[in-house]
Amino acid sequence: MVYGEAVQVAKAKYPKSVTKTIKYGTAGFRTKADELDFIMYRMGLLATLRARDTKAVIGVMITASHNPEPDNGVKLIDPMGEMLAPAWEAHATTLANATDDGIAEAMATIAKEAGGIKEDEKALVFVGRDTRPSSDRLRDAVVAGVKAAGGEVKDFGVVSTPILHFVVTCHNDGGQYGEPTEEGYYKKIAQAFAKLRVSGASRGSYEPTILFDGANGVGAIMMERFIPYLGDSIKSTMYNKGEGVLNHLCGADYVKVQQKWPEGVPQAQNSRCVSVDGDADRVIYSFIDKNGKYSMLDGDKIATLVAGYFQELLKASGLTLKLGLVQTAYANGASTAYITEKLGVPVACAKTGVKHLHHVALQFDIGVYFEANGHGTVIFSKNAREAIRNAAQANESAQKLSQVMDVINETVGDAISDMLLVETVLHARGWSIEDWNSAYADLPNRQMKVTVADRAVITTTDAERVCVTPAGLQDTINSIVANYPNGRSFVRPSGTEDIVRVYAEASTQEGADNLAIAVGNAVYEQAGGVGDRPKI
Ligand SMILES: CC(=O)N[C@H]1[C@@H](OP(=O)(O)O)O[C@H](CO)[C@@H](O)[C@@H]1O
Ligand SMILES: [Mg+2]
Repeated sequence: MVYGEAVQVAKAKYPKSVTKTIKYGTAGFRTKADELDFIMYRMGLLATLRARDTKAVIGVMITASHNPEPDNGVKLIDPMGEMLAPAWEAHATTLANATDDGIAEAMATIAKEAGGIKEDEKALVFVGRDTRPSSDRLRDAVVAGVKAAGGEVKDFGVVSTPILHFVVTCHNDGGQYGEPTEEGYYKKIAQAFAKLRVSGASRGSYEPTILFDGANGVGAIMMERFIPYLGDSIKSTMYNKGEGVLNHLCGADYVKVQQKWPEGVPQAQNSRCVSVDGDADRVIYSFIDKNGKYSMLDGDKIATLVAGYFQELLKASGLTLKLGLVQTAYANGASTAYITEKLGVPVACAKTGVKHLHHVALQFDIGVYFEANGHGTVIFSKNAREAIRNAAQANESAQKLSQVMDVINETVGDAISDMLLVETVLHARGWSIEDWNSAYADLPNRQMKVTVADRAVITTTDAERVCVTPAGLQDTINSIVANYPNGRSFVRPSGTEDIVRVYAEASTQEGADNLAIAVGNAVYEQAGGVGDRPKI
């Protein structure tokens, strides 16, 4: 039987242990680690089919990112570092939900639907994993899947998500984007970064010193390996290197959602702290000013800083390239107003999940995209890349643009590369973090989770800003929002957790909190809330 071995190994070593239907969501499959072995095995099978389909290397990253340590997950990486194509997300869901005996048939159907994938064609899969204790065992399951489908594996061990995207891309484009190794990644980015500060690392109010909050995860390991390549260009003191629990009271998600200084990092005044998440694809800055006031600078602050800098370099270089910023509904209203009204850069809104932002960013020559939670990057069209490289020969601003382009990991949001991009802009401007923060003031905001019996009853439109079902809920939200100056609120089902998310912003924190509670209660009442009523 075709793919018969896939069935045998599944039954013997990776039998299906969960009967409920599971879906490849915003960030692949993600749940408790002890429910994932059979899914990992099947994703090994699927990655092999996808590698044959694309005749390219496919990546499999084992991580649950910012989620708690007992969780885990898996995301597949397409040939040019993109997230898995939508049609294949559906295939992933089909294969994950098949019975053990149904695996061969599911694989044959996928192969047929993909236009005929030959069973004996070569396939190579790159595998990476985060630092979770379960990741090692789950890697074995992925490897078993690839082997059972007749493919081969290259195991990159413990690496960040962005490094795995980078090596997949570099391998598939024959090394044009860089050398397809972890070292190749450090070398490329560090060289470009150092060039941008050859005339000295300090400048104006900018000092090249940071406190690095590694979230007790892979980001800390990557940064420690990166530091020797960076030399004197930046001085990074490392905290939360793995001595504590992953993502617990520290890291990018904690700092962003709780709006608190990470534990484990000394509260030094006027020092900037850089927090990354559990797989190092998100970054958040924070600092405590001389009066002891805490401020957090998120993905919106990063996006506006970067877009403003690109706009300046484009003007100075005389290049006429279309620059744009892509945000989601979670972007702070003050950031959108600042970038459109003050900087005059066009802004587009996409659905939550970087794959959606990435897709919308493709409409620009230079597309800056960031989620408020600090996940994002900048992508350049082929036209933009060539125009910048050509102009760089004779024009200083274009040369800078070209070097900045090499600091960026275009293949995916990347905490460490994004941090170096921020540091580059701050350095160029001679800004302290306080200068950066004062560009605009965030509107006070609040996020809340509401538990309902079935979150699928909530559907949305207009990049998730308007709720379509249950009927009447949007009218209720509108009438609540009308009571709050500068009020804005929306609700959507999470793609990664079994909850509904509520977002609210208003001119005061009290207003934002009350708005979130009122809208949360409306969701609870009209969308089948269960358990305790929502509270902050
Ligand atoms: C409000 C929020 O931060 N949502 C996160 C979260 O998605 P949800 O679908 O909201 O659960 O996880 C995604 C994957 O990491 C990330 O892309 C997204 O921004
Ligand atoms: Mg992450």
